[in-house]
Amino acid sequence: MKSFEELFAELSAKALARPEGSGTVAELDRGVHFIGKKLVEEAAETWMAAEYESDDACQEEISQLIYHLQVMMIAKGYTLDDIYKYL
Ligand SMILES: N=c1c2ncn([C@@H]3O[C@H](COP(=O)(O)OP(=O)(O)OP(=O)(O)O)[C@@H](O)[C@H]3O)c2ncn1[C@@H]1O[C@H](COP(=O)(O)O)[C@@H](O)[C@H]1O
Repeated sequence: MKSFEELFAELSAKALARPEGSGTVAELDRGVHFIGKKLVEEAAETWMAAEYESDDACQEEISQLIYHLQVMMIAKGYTLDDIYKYL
């Protein structure tokens, strides 16, 4: 289990180190257009899970949405503070 901040730190480190086999590196290499489609897909899956599936399923979809959101933040070169300043 990890927090939002811990996941962001892990993904940022992977983006720099580019370890073999990292799905994050592969997704970053595919670019903002691809990541945007993953975001929309996970958002839709979250919505459907919230309406029709179990709490566990919905919680998992939300975690995947957060993951792809963070990959988009990294692809754009944003820090956590760049986002937090609007909250
Ligand atoms: N939390 C996640 C995470 N959530 C979702 N995903 C990715 O998002 C996809 C979403 O799952 P789905 O079942 O919806 O995918 P799908 O559409 O059926 O499958 P795909 O064809 O899109 O792969 C997964 O296949 C993963 O590729 C994640 N990939 C990685 N992480 C974490 O990110 C960290 C870095 O991972 P790596 O870069 O792979 O080392 C690790 O701590 C991982 O646990």
